Amino acid sequence: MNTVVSATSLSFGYVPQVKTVNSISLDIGSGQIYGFLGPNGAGKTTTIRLLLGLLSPHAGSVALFGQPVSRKSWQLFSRIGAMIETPSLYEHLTAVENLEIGRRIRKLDPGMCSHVLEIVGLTASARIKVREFSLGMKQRLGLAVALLGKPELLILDEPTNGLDPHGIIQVRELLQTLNQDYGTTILMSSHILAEVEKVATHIGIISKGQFVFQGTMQALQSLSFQDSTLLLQTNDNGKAALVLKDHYQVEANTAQTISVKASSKAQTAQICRLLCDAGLDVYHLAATANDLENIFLKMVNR
Ligand SMILES: Nc1ncnc2c1ncn2[C@@H]1O[C@H](COP(=O)(O)OP(=O)(O)OP(=O)(O)O)[C@@H](O)[C@H]1O
Repeated sequence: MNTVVSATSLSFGYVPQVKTVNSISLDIGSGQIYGFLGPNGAGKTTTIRLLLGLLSPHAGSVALFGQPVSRKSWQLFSRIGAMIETPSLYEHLTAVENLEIGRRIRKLDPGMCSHVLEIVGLTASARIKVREFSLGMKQRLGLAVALLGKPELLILDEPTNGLDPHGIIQVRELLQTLNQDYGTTILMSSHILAEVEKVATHIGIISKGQFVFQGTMQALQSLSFQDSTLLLQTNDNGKAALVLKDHYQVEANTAQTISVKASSKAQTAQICRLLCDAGLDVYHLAATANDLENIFLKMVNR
C-alpha cells in the first residue's frame, strides 16, 4: 500500500505555550477514506492546514505522496483537491463561472467544468447564480471546485457542515462513488461520528490536539463490544446464573431473561460454551453493544 499522507510528530500553536496540535502522527494509505474526528476546537482544521502546507509546523514534518510539503510544492498540490470549512465561492457568478475560474488558472481541459458538475449532481443548476443556491448546493459546488483536475487525494474539512440529513447522505454517496470509481483517497473531518462511520475505512479521533484513537473502522466497532451486556434466555435461568456467576457478573433481569456482563466476543463464546456444557438449552443470546457515539464521547471527554 502506498502512503499518500504521512505526518510525523506534528506540533503547532497559535500562541506561545499552547499546543493546538500536539505531536500528531498519521498515515493515510492510497484508496482509504480517513474520517478525522474530534469535537469543536480539537485541532482538526489546524491539522488539515498543516497537512496542506498552509501553516508551518513548529515541530515535525508532513509528506504527501512520499514528498515533503512546503508552500512551494506546486506539483504536489496539483494532485490534491481541498475544501477547508465553508467553500470560497463568488456569489454573483454562476456555478459554471465559479468553476471556469479554477479551470483556467490551472489550464485544465474545457470539458472539466461540466464533468465535475455532473459528478456532484449540479448540471441542471450550472447557469444559476451562487447567491441563489441552498447551503447544500454551495457545499456540493465547493466539492466540484475541489474535484477540478481529478485529484488523487481529496481533503475535506467538515464537508457535511450545516447540511440536512438528505444533504449529508448525498455527500456521503458522492464520496463513496469517488473512492470506488476513481480510487480517490479521502480525508474528511467531522465532529459527528455518525457522519463518517458509514463511509470511512479508517478513523482518527483527536481531542485537545492529540490522538485518542487511530485505527480501522472495524477496530473502532470492536470497541463497542467492550463492557457490553448479554441478554440470555435458557430452559433454566436459575441454573444458568449459578453456572456463570463464578466467572461473570450476572443479574436476574425479568422472569424470562438474565443479563451477563461480557467484554469481548471471546467471552460471549465462552458463556455460550459454559451453558451448553452444563446441559442447558440456550433459547436466546443477544449482545447489547455500546453505542459508537458514546464510545466517541467517552474518548474525547477523558
Ligand atoms: N487563527 C487562529 N488564531 C488563534 N487561535 C486559533 C486560530 N484558529 C484556530 N484557533 C484555535 O485553535 C483551536 C483549534 O481550532 P481548530 O479550528 O483547529 O479546531 P477544529 O477541531 O477544526 O474545530 P471546529 O470543529 O470547531 O472547526 C481552537 O481553540 C481555536 O480557537
